[in-house]
Amino acid sequence: MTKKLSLETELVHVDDKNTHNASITPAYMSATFKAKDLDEMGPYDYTRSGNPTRSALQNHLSKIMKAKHVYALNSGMAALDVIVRILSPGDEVIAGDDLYGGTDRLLTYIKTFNHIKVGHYDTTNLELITSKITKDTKMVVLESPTNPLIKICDLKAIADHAHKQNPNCVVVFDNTMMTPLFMSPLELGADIQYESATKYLNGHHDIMAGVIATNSDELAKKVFFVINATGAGIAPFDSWLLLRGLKTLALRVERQQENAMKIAKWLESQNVKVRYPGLESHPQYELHKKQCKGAGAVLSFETGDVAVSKRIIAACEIYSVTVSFGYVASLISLPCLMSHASISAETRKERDFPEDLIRLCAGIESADDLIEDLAHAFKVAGFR
Ligand SMILES: Cc1ncc(COP(=O)(O)O)c(C=O)c1O
Ligand SMILES: N[C@@H](CCSC[C@H](N)C(=O)O)C(=O)O
Repeated sequence: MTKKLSLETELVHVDDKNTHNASITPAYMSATFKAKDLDEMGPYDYTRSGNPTRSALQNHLSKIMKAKHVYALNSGMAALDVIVRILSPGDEVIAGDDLYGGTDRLLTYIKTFNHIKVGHYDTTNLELITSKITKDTKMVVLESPTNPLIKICDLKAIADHAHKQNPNCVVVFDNTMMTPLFMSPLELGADIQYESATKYLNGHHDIMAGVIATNSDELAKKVFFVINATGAGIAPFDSWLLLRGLKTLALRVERQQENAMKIAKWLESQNVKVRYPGLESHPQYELHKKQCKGAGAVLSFETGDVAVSKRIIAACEIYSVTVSFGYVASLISLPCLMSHASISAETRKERDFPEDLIRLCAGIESADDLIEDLAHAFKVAGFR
C-alpha cells in the first residue's frame, strides 16, 4: 500500500514473518540458537545478543517511533543506564530540575562515582537552560511533561541550541509521559528518545521494560554494544507481552486522557491548584500544544497540607495507592514518599517540590466513578 498509515493502524499490525505463519509472533523462549555450521552462524546465537521475539518487537517499535534504530530493554532505568555509558569521566551533563526520582538518582550516582559533571536547571526557563548548555556540554537530559511537576520544556529550541554549541552533544529525551502517540522527540531534534515501557506502552503492569530509539548509526552502535555487553536487553516473554500491550496503546491512552481531562476540570471547579498540560490554565499550555498531540493522563495537584493529602489518598476506593502510571486502572500517589523518595527532602525543597503534591494517573474506568471517588475522598479528608 502506498498510502501512509496512521499510527492507530500501524500499532495493531505487526510485520513478522515466522516459520509457520502464526498470526501472533511466537515467544522464542530459548537462551541459545544452534549454529547452521561453523562458517554460517545465523542471525542469533545467544538471547543476550539477540532474540527473534525481541527483534519483532524492535522492528514494530521502529515503525511506531519512526526511528531507524530501536532497542528494547529490561526497564526504563536500564535504558538510561545504557545511554549514560556513552559518557566519559570529566564530561558535562545538563539536566532538568524536575525528573523522575530514579533518573535523578542515576544521574547523582554517575556524578558521585563516575566523575561526570551534572547540573540541574529549570527547563521551563529557556534563557537559563540555554545559557547553561555550552560547547563543553556532552549530554542534555530532558523530560516533558516532567514527572511529577508537569513542567514543559521547548525541546526544539533546546536541541537546536545544544547542537549549535556542540554538534556532538547528545540530546536525550524521556518520552514516557507522552508516548509515540502524542510526541515525536526525534523529529524535534532529540538524538536519543527513551521511554519506560513499563508504563503506557505496555499498559498492564505485568512487565518492566524500556525502549531506546535513535536515527544515528553511530549512537545505535554504542547503545547496542552496551546492551549486549551488560545483558540489558528485554527477555523473550516480556517482548511478547509488550508486543501484545502495544496493540491497544491508542485505545487505552485516548480513553485515559479523556478521563484525565474530566478530572482536571473537576479539580479546577473545586478551586484546587492542578497541573495538567491539557488545561488552558497550565503556564506552558501553548508550548505543549505546539509540540504534542495530546496531554496524557498524568496530573498533579496540591492541597496545601501533607496531612490532608495523605487523608485524601487513604480515602480513595477506586484509585490504587501505587507508584507508576500508564496502567489501565487509575492510580494515586504522594511522590515525596513514593516515586521521588530517592531525592533528598533538602533537594526537593531547593527545587520547589511541594511535599503535599498528589499525583494521579487516570485509567480507563468511568470518569464519573473516578470523580465521585475523589469527591468522596475530599469529603472524608475534610478538604473543600
Ligand atoms: C518518567 C520516567 N522515566 C523513566 C522511568 C524508569 O522506568 P522503569 O521503572 O521502567 O525503570 C520512570 C519510572 O520508573 C519514569 O516515571
Ligand atoms: N521504589 C522505586 C520507586 C519506583 S517509582 C516508579 C515510577 N517511575 C513513578 O514515577 O511512579 C524506586 O526506588 O525506583
